[in-house]
Amino acid sequence: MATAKLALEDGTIYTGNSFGAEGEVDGEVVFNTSMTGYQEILTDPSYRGQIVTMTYPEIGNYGVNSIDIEHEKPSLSGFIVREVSRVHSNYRSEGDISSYLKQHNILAIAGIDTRSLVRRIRSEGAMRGVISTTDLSDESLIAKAKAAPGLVGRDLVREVMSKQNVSWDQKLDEWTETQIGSAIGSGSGTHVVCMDFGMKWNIPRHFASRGNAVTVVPGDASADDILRLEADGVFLSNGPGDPEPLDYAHKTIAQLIGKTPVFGICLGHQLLSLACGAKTFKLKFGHRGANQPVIDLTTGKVEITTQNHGFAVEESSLPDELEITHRNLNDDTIAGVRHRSESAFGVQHHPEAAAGPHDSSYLFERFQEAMKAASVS
Ligand SMILES: NC(=O)CC[C@H](N)C(=O)O
Repeated sequence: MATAKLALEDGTIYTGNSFGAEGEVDGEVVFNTSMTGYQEILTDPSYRGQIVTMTYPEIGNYGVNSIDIEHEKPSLSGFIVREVSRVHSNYRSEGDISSYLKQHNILAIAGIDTRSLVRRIRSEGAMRGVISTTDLSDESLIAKAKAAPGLVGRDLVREVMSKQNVSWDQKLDEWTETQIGSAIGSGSGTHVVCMDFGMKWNIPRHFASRGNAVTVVPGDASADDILRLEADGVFLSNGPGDPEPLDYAHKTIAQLIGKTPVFGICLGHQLLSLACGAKTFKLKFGHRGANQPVIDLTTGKVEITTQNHGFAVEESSLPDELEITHRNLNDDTIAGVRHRSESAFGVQHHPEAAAGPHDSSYLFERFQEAMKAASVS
């Protein structure tokens, strides 16, 4: 394997082996603590602009397949692991992770001390970095890391969202359907429009398995275009980067609230909050993993959740019309809000759980109930 280097903006260099594409890439270096689900992480469009480090020490053991993808291809900047499994073995496996990353031109580095890297990110915060197989000069790589654009103030959504309306009919895989049990088919006949800001595919799969008719529209669709579809509710998807510069989405969502039930996940929750006048801020190193505890304050129940976000809604900026419904129990940040007088709510975590526990899938039922309530009122 060729040598690859990772340089951070604080001047740290890690030397390892390349196991993906050759070349050079910059991005914000973050970490994910999930023990499984690397293919879902690789294909989650919310990682656009980021170099993702896995804390789990061996990655690739169950290979890759065409079922566990959350988008047609990976859109993250780079991937860092302690060790790539030399064998991949699973009845669903269709190939190995290294060939998959090469095929999609994603740089990846193995063989570095990921514990040291993660401790550095935890103490200093997420940092800009560069991975290279072509330039191995420490000085030059550190200068490139310092010059990298970072995430703040950039619109990365337009790089990953769909460009036209599509109707969606793919359902959850059979095993996941068994996990949501009686909810299968419960939304029959109800039409959901999903505003796509870089949506993970397991979200529309959840809607389709519940029997909803699903139309996916680009994240920059206007409120008029969306309302013309006469849906029973509008879903706001996850997506990459800083939610603050996406003013076209804030404006559209502000126009939708009160006219149709609205439900947002992750970036969608942040955009819903911004549309109501709240502010967002960048977390020190974000929440990325599959065991983040969240409390639903409306029921007192704790759910173990999948998360992937670097920004959050600023509590002191919350307007009166928004009420906090969920909190992250690790750091007490806002994990969910709802509108006090209109049918609109959002959560910071990922109830579609790809990959992760299914504790939060009740939120899809809450949205079904909100759409049914609106249709009879
Ligand atoms: N998964 C997401 O939707 C991420 C939201 C946003 N880009 C963040 O990092 O906070």
